[in-house]
Amino acid sequence: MEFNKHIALAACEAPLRTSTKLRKMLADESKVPLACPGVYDGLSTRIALSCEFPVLYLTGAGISASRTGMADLGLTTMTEMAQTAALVCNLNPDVPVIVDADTGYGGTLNVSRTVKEYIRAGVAAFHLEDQVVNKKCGHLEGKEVVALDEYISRIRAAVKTREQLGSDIVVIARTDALAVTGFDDALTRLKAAVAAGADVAFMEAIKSKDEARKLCEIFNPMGVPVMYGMVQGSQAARISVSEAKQMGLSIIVYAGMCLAPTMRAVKQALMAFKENGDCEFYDDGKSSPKEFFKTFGLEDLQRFDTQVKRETAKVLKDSAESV
Ligand SMILES: C[C@](O)(C(=O)O)[C@H](CC(=O)O)C(=O)O
Repeated sequence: MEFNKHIALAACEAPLRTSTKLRKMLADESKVPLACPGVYDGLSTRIALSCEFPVLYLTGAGISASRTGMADLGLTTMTEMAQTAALVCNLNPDVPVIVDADTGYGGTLNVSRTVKEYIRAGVAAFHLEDQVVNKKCGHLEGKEVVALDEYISRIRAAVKTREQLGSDIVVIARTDALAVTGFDDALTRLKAAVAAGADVAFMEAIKSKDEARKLCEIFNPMGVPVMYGMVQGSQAARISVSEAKQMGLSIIVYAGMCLAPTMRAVKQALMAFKENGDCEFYDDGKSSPKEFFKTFGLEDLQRFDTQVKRETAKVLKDSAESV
């Protein structure tokens, strides 16, 4: 049978899903801990990609600040999160992105919908927590958590949805109970979440290295990777990447890695401009628009445009000659 050349598709090998890639990385002793800088939009993602980090973290706090202009108090919607996730994950579809899923944005049906949207967006992993609605940043005071059964129903809804969709997206169980009901209860919650099918354990806002070490001693023999959240200026125990390796941590996310310097640098530039009435050239004119856009795909985009124009001219010429 002869295929019409206009509809024949080039055979192409399916690329490895980023969730599968992340699972392989987590299983590879030489790759862990994965130190993941927090990004929150196209600009921060492009910059982090240009620095060649193998895995990125999409911070809910950052999306809250950049998309809603609000503090991290549970105001961001699932749609805003999933849209930002799709943008960030697709700027380089080879790089796994770990995404904040907060409380799952409602009951078990909402959790399920969130997971479906995240899978479609190309998310490699997400974390789901046990705070009440409205949640708040894990490093603020006055947090509240839901009862164990409600938390586990969120995790179960996520795991079941993943199974139904034949996806291997990584489910990270986060508990905020440490600051509310203490270490033992937080541990019970994480163990129950793992029993419900979660892949990774994440105890939020750990203040002592001993607690981080203890978690690794408990979960690592069970084959469960442990994630750690490091936020500059918070009370989280400051653990370097080499210490994390010794302890047995598998993932460290740095939620404020792009957010905090952006805030500082932009404010500084604005205040300097306000005072001097002249814009400063920080790097001797190296920041020309062309240089700037190079980080944002300028060359690839222009090459594509030129090729399409050339091919269009050829198609028109050939078709005119064949008439
Ligand atoms: C990890 C976190 O959920 C995030 O949104 O990135 C936040 C970080 C922050 O608010 O700085 C958190 O609750 O720790």
